[in-house]
Amino acid sequence: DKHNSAKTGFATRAIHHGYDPQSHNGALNQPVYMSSTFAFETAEQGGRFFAGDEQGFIYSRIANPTLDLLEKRLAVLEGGEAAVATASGMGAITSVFWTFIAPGDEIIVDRTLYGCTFAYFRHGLEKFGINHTHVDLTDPAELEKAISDKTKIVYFETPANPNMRLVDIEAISDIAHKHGAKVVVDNTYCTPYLQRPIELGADIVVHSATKYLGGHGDLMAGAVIGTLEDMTQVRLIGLKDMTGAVLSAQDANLVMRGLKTLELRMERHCDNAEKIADFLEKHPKVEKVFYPGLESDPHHKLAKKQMDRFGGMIAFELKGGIEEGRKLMNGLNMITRAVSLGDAETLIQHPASMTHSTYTAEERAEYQITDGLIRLSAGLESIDDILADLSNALDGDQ
Ligand SMILES: CSC/C=C(/NCc1c(COP(=O)(O)O)cnc(C)c1O)C(=O)O
Repeated sequence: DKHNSAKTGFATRAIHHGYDPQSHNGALNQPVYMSSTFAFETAEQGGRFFAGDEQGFIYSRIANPTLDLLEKRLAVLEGGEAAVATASGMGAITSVFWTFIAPGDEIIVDRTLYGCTFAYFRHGLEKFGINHTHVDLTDPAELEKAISDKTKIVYFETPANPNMRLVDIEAISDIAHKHGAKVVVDNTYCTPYLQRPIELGADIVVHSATKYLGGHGDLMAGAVIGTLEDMTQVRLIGLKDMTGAVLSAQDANLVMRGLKTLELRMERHCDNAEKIADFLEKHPKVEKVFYPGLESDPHHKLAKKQMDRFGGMIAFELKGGIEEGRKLMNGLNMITRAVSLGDAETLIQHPASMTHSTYTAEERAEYQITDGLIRLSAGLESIDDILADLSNALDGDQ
């Protein structure tokens, strides 16, 4: 069932897991270790730490006590064995690929990806002789046709940024594992409060913690969650040597502050998004709304199966396309024209010219990112104010 071990007591673990104030002078909040390096008791101990014969902190590009606590919490919330915190979501994604991928390897990625993730595969990994194939992973039969024993990683976001397509994590994982491929899922849109890919068969989860996990638009961060074995490699190869994408102790502390209210915030993000999606679907100027919580959404059935609620992200198109879309965005007063998502503030943006402008027009057409698509991140404001702002921008005389 959906409310399994990694979900029950979610808020309690997000707040308390892995920390005892009595081990830190009674401090209720964990200390922030603003220290780049750590002193060894003896030269021999330093050697043992480096050799891995004894566990201990060496240098913050490898591990740090504040990040260690954040990583323990992220792992327990996602139902993984271990986690690695990074400086950004792209730091998390690239640390994974640079760890597990070599020239000649093949990877299969979904047709809709966040713009910079798309650019990393298309214009980054291609330069190093790593072939990636875009497959419509919303249809598991397509993966069955495309996968081979040379496929090392199958990668996707669900719901996909920005067009809200859903991928069946369990079905895709079953097929990928038959061919020995690792399944890597970007769980940024849902967070573990709404969806836990590892419990559905995925091997690795990545996050832009810049978004819902931090939740207040005041930091950049990323995270990788998986088995201890895989995460040790991501830490010692991908993070330490290949990317250096190290998260600061201060920002790790802010992510942990975000985690304390993650349950509360996701409930409100979902409450607001459901009402906004319903409002938009009923509005005469709206052509189409993409939100897995709508019965009319093609992915509604799968959403009910693998998501606990339907999230805070909405995509929609107006009749009259992007011209009307621009008028709507420019007619808003409180809702903010900005990229990123998962903030307390409701944000609105135009993927084709902003977050997904890394795609050419042909690629956007092929990968189902229409020019008229508008993306909205439902914030935590009073829903009446959000709906009034949208209604005025849609109907008011600008
Ligand atoms: C310049 S566009 C602003 C960023 C946006 N997205 C980020 C993102 C990342 C990368 O995460 P960072 O490296 O922390 O930004 C990874 N995975 C997903 C599903 C994401 O949405 C955005 O507005 O869609």
